[in-house]
This record gives sequence, C-alpha cells and structure tokens, in this order.
Amino acid sequence: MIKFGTGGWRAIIGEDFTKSNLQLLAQGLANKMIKEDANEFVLGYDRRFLSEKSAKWIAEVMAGNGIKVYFINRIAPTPMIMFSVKEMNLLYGAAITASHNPADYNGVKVFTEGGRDASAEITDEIEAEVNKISLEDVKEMNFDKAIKEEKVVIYNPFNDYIDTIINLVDLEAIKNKQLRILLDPMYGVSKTSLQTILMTARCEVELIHDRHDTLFGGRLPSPSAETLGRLKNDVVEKGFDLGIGTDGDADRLGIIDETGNFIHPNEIMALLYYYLMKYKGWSGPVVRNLATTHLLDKIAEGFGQECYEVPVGFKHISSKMEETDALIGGESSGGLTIRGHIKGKDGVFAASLLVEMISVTNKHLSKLLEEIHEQFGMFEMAEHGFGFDANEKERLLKILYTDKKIPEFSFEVDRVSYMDGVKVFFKNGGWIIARFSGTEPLLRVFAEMDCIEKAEKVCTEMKDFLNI
Ligand SMILES: O=P(O)(O)OC[C@H]1O[C@H](O)[C@H](O)[C@@H](O)[C@@H]1O
Repeated sequence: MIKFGTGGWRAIIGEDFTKSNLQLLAQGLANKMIKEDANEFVLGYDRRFLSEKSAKWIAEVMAGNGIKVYFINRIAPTPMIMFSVKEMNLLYGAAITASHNPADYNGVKVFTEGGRDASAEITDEIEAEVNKISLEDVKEMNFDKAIKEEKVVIYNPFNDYIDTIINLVDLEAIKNKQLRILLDPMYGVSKTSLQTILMTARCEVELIHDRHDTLFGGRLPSPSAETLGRLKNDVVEKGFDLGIGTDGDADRLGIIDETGNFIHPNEIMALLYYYLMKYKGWSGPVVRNLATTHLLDKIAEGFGQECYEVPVGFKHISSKMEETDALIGGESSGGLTIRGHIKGKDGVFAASLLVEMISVTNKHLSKLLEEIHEQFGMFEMAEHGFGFDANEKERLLKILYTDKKIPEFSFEVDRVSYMDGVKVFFKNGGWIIARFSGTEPLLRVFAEMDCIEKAEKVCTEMKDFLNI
C-alpha cells in the first residue's frame, strides 16, 4: 500500500519499503508521466540504508518505460535534486530519502515542475495509478543496459547548485568576517555542499557526525535542541561563532549560536525575514504553516506586509509563496526558502544566508533576536509528540474531529480552526494545535504564548483532556 504523507512516501524498510513497492510506485509514476508526454526524469538518493540500490530499481523501471533518467550517482541533498528539476526544466524528479525519520525508514519524495514538492493532487493521482496495477505490469530495463543505451545518464548537478547558492549570497561580506563554523550533517548529506560554500567564503569549517552511519548514531536525524547536544557543547568549548545542523537529507536546518543556545527554526525564520527587509531592503509577504510562530505575523505587520497561514507541508508553502509573491516561506520543523531560489526548502541555502546575515549585520544571533523581541514582543513555543496505537488513534480522532471537543482551557478561546488538525486561537494572541503528523506515527501538540510556562500549561491541559 503506497500512501504519500506530508513530505513524500515513507515506510519501514522490509515492511512496506520493499523492492516490489518501489517498482509499483515507479510504474505508477511512469504511467502518469507517459500520459502527460513527460519523458525525462531526474533521480537522486541520500545516505540511508538501501537508498542507492532503491534509486537504481526506480531507474530500471523508468528506463523500461522509455523514460530517460538523469541519475545523480552520488549522495545528494534533496534541495540539490529539486534544483536539478528546476534547472533542467523537467516536469518530474525524485529523491530516495525518508528525510528526518528514524533509521528503519526509507522513502521517496516526488518533485514537479520548478523543483517543488508534488502537490496532494499529484500524489493522489500517482497513488491511483499504483492502485490500478500489479507487479506483472512493471516494465524494467537492467541498469547497466540502460546506461549503455543512454536511457540512464549519469548526471552531476553539484557545481551548478553550489554556484547558484554562492551567487545568491553576499560572499564578500562573509569573507571579511573569517567566521569559525562547526557543521553537524547528522550523518546525512549536507557535508560536501555546505563545506564547499562556506570554505569558498573563507570560513574556517570543522565537522562532527559526518561519517556514513545508516543508524544516524542512534538518534533521529532531525535537528532539535535534544539531537544537537554535541554541536552545542563543541561550539561553546571550542569557541566557534556558529553551529549548523542539517537533517538527514539537508532540506531542514537547526542552529546553535555562539553561546550554545539552540536557535529554534521559528527564530531562524523571524531572523531571516527581518534581515531581508530591514537590512537588505527587500519587501514582500511571508508564508508560514499553522504550527509556526505568529511572531512572523507581527514582523510582517510592522513592515506593512501580510503573513499567510497554510497547512503543514512544504507543498502548501510553495504554492502560497507563488500565489502571493512572498519573500520567504517556512515551517517550524526547520525548512525554508526565499523568493528567487528553488520552491522547496533548502537547509544548505538557508544556512548560507544565515552566515551572510551575521556577517552583514556584524551582530551575533542573540543580539539580533533581542532586537526583534524588543520590537515585536515575546513568542515562545512548547512542542510535544505523543505516540499511539491503532485503537488509540480511533479514540483521538473521534474526540478531535467527530465530536469536535476541546478542553476547558485557562485562557479565553477566540476561535477554532480545522484547516489541519485542531487549532485553537486564544484571545490573548496565543494558540495551541493538535494534529496527527503526516510523517511519523505521532500526535503533535504545539502551543505558543508570550512565555513558555503558559505554552506548557495549555499543552498539559490538552494532554490531560485527551488522556495521552
Ligand atoms: O508534522 P509532520 O506532518 O510530520 O511534518 C513535519 C515536516 O515533515 C517533512 O519534513 C515535510 O517536508 C515538512 O513540510 C513538514 O513540516
């Protein structure tokens, strides 16, 4: 059974992530592409267990269907693959990755025109094509034969991708600062790109967690205050100016400032939006998902701009950015992009822009954040994830969506939205959301208030009410 979630199709290796399912997915996608006269495809893979082999299995099916595959035959950041779709003017591309999921997962992210995440309509159509076929319908051509017949062409977008980012950031400003940066690719794929960009900008770069470990050192390859503990320690102990962590496929990032503080993706978004408008003189709206800080709304308002709210999933961010010509779009989970770059999230680019920001403003992140909070107020977010089994999910679905019940909160409720999960807006400007993750078997409960105690309080009220 192939079911796409918030960011691609992800499944446990050996359970649903199997050669047969990959072949079915590829054949379903090929059938859709053939109907649309799309006969070229770019394909890359991350560092997970079975990723390279899976990419070859998919390439074999595409080639068997007469679709020419540009095959990136080295580990690649997801944004680099999205960039290739855009640069080559292709209609489709894919990455073999399960992004930030645990090590026993792998998956496929499908990209469409302009290098963006496939929309829900497109992934629904792929699922529908897959449902019509069985393994007997799969056409394949052996990988080596496909290479000989030039149905599979080895492709290396590395230089173009790096050069594009280098041209987008103010390299000269960074060169003057000679920053010392510690990189934590979390055993994933950002090392070569980020290291090359930062070293071209004359930064001194050191690395941790860069060897190939398909178990990700026993941790989730998702940058957070908990998972970036070593980065935090080393930045302080060895006196780095900045620590940069990226997730398994390098589309998301987490930052440690010079004092060892974890800079939440919410703050990264706020910092960059503020920087681009105040220091670079750019202008435009901002797009965030509904579980991302409302500080962005305040900053937008302060600059006479709009902030748009969309459901979780970068595909929604990209569409809204396009529709509103937004300057920046992003999510509290750590992904963002800006106008003019690819339409998907890019941790490599976001990190480079952040380094530019520190260099141009000549201010440390903590100082810039202070500036923002003084002007726009305090926003603090509490984040929790709760596991459940199938029965438990039914029970929670009934309370939240069928009976539409919410707890008796300590703060007065303004309104409730069901755009994605259940989001309660409080009269004091705070909010809480409870939604089922589309990438992991978790109920995510996030709340934002003007202080963390209040945010935690409403999360506890939701937790107690749901009995989780
Ligand atoms: O909360 P979830 O549904 O698990 O999604 C969390 C994140 O997962 C992936 O990385 C998606 O690409 C993001 O768009 C999303 O924000």
